[in-house]
Amino acid sequence: MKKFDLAIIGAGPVGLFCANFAHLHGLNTIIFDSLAEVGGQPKLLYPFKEILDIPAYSSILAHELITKLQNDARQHTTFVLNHPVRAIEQSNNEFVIDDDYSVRSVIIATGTGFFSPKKFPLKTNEEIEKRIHYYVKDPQDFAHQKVGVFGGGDSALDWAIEIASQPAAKIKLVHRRNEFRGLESSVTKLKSLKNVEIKTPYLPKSIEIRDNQLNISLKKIGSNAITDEQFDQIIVGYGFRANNQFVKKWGVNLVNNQIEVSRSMETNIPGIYAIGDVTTYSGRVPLIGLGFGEAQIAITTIMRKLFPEKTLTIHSTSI
Ligand SMILES: Cc1cc2nc3c(=O)[nH]c(=O)nc-3n(C[C@H](O)[C@H](O)[C@H](O)COP(=O)(O)OP(=O)(O)OC[C@H]3O[C@@H](n4cnc5c(N)ncnc54)[C@H](O)[C@@H]3O)c2cc1C
Repeated sequence: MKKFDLAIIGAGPVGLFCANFAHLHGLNTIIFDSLAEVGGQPKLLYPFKEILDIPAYSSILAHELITKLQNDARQHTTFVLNHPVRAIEQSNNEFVIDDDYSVRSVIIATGTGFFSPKKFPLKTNEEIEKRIHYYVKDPQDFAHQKVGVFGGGDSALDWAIEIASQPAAKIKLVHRRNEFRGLESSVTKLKSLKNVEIKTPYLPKSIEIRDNQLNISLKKIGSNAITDEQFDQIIVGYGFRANNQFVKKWGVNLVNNQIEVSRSMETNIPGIYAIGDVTTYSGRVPLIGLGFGEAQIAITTIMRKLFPEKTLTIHSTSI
């Protein structure tokens, strides 16, 4: 059994900052995320948007904020990714997570739940799957490629814009309606780019590998016309499902699927805390900066409980 002072469940912006603050106070911390990528909503849903309300940054791109938080945290925190936490069992004064990790305190930072992408709705195989992406880790990976972007929301539009700025990239944006759900300014920008073609209203009907390319048959909605398009890779921006089912099993009190917390961010189970978008209390707003403050309250409370004999240093300038 691996032992830690603290487990943080969820490596979104709030969980990542919490790991850094826990380290400042000397807590040996492990952090879990259900995805292979850290960063939660900013990384998955709006990586290329500017955030204007993070304290001390007049503007920062969402993916840059996550990189900064992650770079700080990975120097001292144990990361377990691709691991949706399923079970938290209480055992004496400790908690056992998924039978493998024994921790003294738990902080739940699972946001709106663990994300899984809505899949491309066609029969595929392993070779095809390697060329289908559900989020963009690094736009440079798509330089010199013919890329299909499927979807009509903000993520699909943002990804198309970012990839279009890569050298020799050619984009086809395929959506089943003529109208897009994302920002009109993004649609206008895409229409102005020479290496972007917008194909609406089309639905993908079949996919196969032909001549080392993805060959996708597209059906024009409202007609029987089928056209074949060839891509090196495709990005599917059909959105994400957020699943909060495990939180319900952990025994914490919920109000409308969110965790009820005290002013010290503790749940009804002593030793289990919750911070960020997964929590609810009167007046709460879903903002990253607020989640950072909640992390500071939770860690300070944990330090006082785990080490009552220590004089707690509140300010980092004095640590
Ligand atoms: C389009 C959009 C724009 C926004 N713009 C702003 C803005 O400008 N400023 C601002 O402050 N806020 C903004 N927000 C809100 C902000 O993104 C959220 O408040 C913030 O992401 C909450 O952070 P979090 O860490 O609590 O949760 P999340 O970001 O939701 O991260 C939770 C993490 O927990 C993981 N997880 C969930 N369940 C499990 C499990 N069982 N086991 C392991 N891991 C799990 C998930 O995979 C995820 O990585 C915006 C949100 C959206 C959707």
